[in-house]
Amino acid sequence: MNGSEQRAGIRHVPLEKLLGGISALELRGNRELAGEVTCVTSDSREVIPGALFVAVRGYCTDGHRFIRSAVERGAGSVICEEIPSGIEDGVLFIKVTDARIALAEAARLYYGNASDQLMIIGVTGTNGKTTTSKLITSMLNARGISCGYIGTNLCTFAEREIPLDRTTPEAHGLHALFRRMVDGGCRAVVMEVSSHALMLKRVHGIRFRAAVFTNLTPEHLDFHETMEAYASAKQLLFDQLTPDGFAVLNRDDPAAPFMAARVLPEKIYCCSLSARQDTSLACGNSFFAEITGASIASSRVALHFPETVVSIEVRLPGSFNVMNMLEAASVGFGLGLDPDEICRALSLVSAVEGRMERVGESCSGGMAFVDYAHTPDALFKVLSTLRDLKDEHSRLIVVFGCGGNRDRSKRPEMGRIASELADEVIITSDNPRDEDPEAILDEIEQGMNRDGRYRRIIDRAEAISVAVSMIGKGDVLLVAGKGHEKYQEISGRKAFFSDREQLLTSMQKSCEGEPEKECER
Ligand SMILES: CC(=O)N[C@H]1[C@@H](OP(=O)(O)OP(=O)(O)OC[C@H]2O[C@@H](n3ccc(=O)[nH]c3=O)[C@H](O)[C@@H]2O)O[C@H](CO)[C@@H](O)[C@@H]1O[C@H](C)C(=O)N[C@@H](C)C(=O)N[C@H](CCC(=O)O)C(=O)O
Ligand SMILES: Nc1ncnc2c1ncn2[C@@H]1O[C@H](COP(=O)(O)OP(=O)(O)OP(=O)(O)O)[C@@H](O)[C@H]1O
Ligand SMILES: N[C@H](CCC[C@H](N)C(=O)O)C(=O)O
Ligand SMILES: [Mg+2]
Repeated sequence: MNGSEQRAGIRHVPLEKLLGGISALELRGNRELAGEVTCVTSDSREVIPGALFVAVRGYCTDGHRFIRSAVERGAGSVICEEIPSGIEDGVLFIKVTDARIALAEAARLYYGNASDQLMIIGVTGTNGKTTTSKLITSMLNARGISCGYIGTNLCTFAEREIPLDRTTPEAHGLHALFRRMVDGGCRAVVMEVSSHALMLKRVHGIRFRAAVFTNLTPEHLDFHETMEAYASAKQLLFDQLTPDGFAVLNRDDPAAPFMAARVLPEKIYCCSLSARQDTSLACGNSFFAEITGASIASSRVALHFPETVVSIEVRLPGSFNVMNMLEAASVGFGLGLDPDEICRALSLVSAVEGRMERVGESCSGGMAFVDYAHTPDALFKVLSTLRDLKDEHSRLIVVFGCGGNRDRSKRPEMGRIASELADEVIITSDNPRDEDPEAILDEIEQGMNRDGRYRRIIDRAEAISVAVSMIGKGDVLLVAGKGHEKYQEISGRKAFFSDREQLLTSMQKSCEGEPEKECER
């Protein structure tokens, strides 16, 4: 949430009230003058008169450098780890050991402990957070529990949609959203909790009624450096359960026992796609999904709850989506919902934007999907699913790239996976951000089979258009990596771009412009 959104409903909270919850080492300045707080933020650009500015030492810069500017903009109080010299009277400085923790504590109090009035469900894992979170949100809303959602670039509640910059916002943005949700009548919220958020204490102090672990595979190693550190970040979520809280784990993932290490066995709900009972993990409750049929549109599944089995059609393709659904069902069970009701609600969900989303009709009789696979594991899962479920004699075509300013180790891996699983590969730009797009493609190419069939087309729109022209009868085209995104970021500038729209335009052109026979193979 940005400054102007915060201003839309300015709250005035006595500073004294916030001071009660912050572990201060030292206070310097005039406590009376600081008066009422009008906003809590760690970004000097969001400061309004009366704000409490929290100076955070970051990875790119140090928030202490912006204290003067925050004060010039009217900040009445400043939380910092080091009190600067030479800044005028009238400001109260609050020295703390950890400014990120203080930010979370101050924000929680400023927004009137809204987080305590919500049942909060957190979902972490490398892939599947958005899908699983949206399934849980839909299930709870369908059961009459007004439930908000906070996740990849979007917050929704009570018919409202608020765009977000991050998957998990900074603490002050998060608590502001909780307040709005409570005021809007929400009783629950499902939120994606990224490993960055856990490391950077964005969710410090929040208590989760349920915490879900989807899976762990290489990602964000530019930030965490090792898989051990990445896993440890995710594990932190499971220390933040409410006394009646429970953990839902993908038992088929080798990291599940690590996530469960500090959770009491009776609070562990294990989900598996296999009937085999693995004894390496003590589970309070076990859930098993038996896939009885699968097509490119859906899977037929028998969901085994602790005492009942319910048959359900999962209208999202791929066994990984069956696991997402099973985890959502386990959350519902833990919250006391009836298995039949859970399955009825979940079977109504037929699409999650940008996730295995089928787009338009190809005039040649093939089909196209947009998917947000931007990690090696996601690309592997999606391509394997489409490969297994497509017509045996047809081809699988993939268009993808890798984001700039992100984990570079993903690039050759994704190149290898695409060239092993797809019949035709076009590598192109994702969001190059500040990197040279050609250099990103060079790194993807390093993992690819050079004898295989692939093209390199730097312009994503052109890559999609060429891919569409390659679709023949029964062929399947996957455009991967950007899913729901409505922009492409090149050289630090974001311009409108939608894989879905680009596909529709290319398909329409290819159908209109080409003589019938050229659409046939
Ligand atoms: C690694 C990471 O997540 N960094 C985020 C983090 O940076 P940081 O704490 O190191 O802060 P910094 O940029 O060094 O700045 C230090 C402090 O100075 C402040 N500042 C800075 C400039 C200024 O003019 N005034 C000012 O007060 C900043 O607000 C900050 O408090 O806090 C910044 C302020 O909120 C974010 O912009 C920044 O996100 C970067 C840009 C980012 O891209 N993050 C991504 C990777 C991210 O968070 N992704 C996760 C996971 C996605 C997923 O897998 O789903 C997410 O949750 O979205
Ligand atoms: N359970 C899963 N296991 C592996 N891959 C998955 C799973 N669920 C979804 N995917 C793949 O990962 C992609 C991203 O899915 P989703 O957006 O649900 O994950 P996410 O964890 O929210 O991602 P992000 O970290 O970007 O927020 C999907 O488009 C699909 O390709
Ligand atoms: N949550 C991921 C999203 C990546 C999406 C992909 N399109 C890219 O830009 O790399 C990240 O911020 O790393
Ligand atoms: Mg997400």
